[in-house]
Amino acid sequence: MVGLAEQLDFEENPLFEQLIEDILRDGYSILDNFFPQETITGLRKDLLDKYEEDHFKKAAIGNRTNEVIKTEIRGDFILWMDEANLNPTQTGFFGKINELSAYLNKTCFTGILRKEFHYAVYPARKFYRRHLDTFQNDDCRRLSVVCYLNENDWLPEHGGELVLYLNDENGKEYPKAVFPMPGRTVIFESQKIEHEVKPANRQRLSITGWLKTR
Ligand SMILES: O=C(O)CCC(=O)C(=O)O
Ligand SMILES: [Fe+2]
Repeated sequence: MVGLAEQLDFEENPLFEQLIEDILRDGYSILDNFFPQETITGLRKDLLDKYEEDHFKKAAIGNRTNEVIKTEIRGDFILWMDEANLNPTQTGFFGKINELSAYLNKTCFTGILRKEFHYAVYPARKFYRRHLDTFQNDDCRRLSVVCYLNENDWLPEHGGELVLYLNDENGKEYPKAVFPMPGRTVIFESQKIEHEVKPANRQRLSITGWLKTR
């Protein structure tokens, strides 16, 4: 008798299975070793080089075709990644993201066809007020992915936590703080989980993106 898993043409990936189980149960997953250490170090260096060279711009509210800058809502600087033009570290990052998307499509019929990612730098004391990652003219975002690229001496007392607003079994809202520890990856349902970024007392680095339908 051949099991169902063997009939499907894929190998079970324990890390992806963990992520799927978390998201189905809680709407989010926190993974501390999703990407290899050298990917994190390489991305951090690439981000800092580009930030130094002045390639970043002030992040806006809305999507790329409908932008307004409101620093009282968000104060970060971003640089969109160009998937047609990747260095080896970025290729490693997107390789894993593509592998995850294919796995989700195969096992959960998520229909992920597109993605968009940007680097983000929050200077000390900047924040992003509570929001949902969807826009009036773009409801295609399914999963939000945030991977922290902070320096290795980052401590929880430096702040900069991501706060996810969740509901308990009685429907009562409670905040869940996720500290931006280097290499930590948070994945959550873009259309369901409101969240905010609290100010840190030092520069906060990340790569953030969305897995999208259509
Ligand atoms: O950096 C984070 O922790 C979350 C960023 C975020 O919410 C966003 O860019 O939409
Ligand atoms: Fe967000």
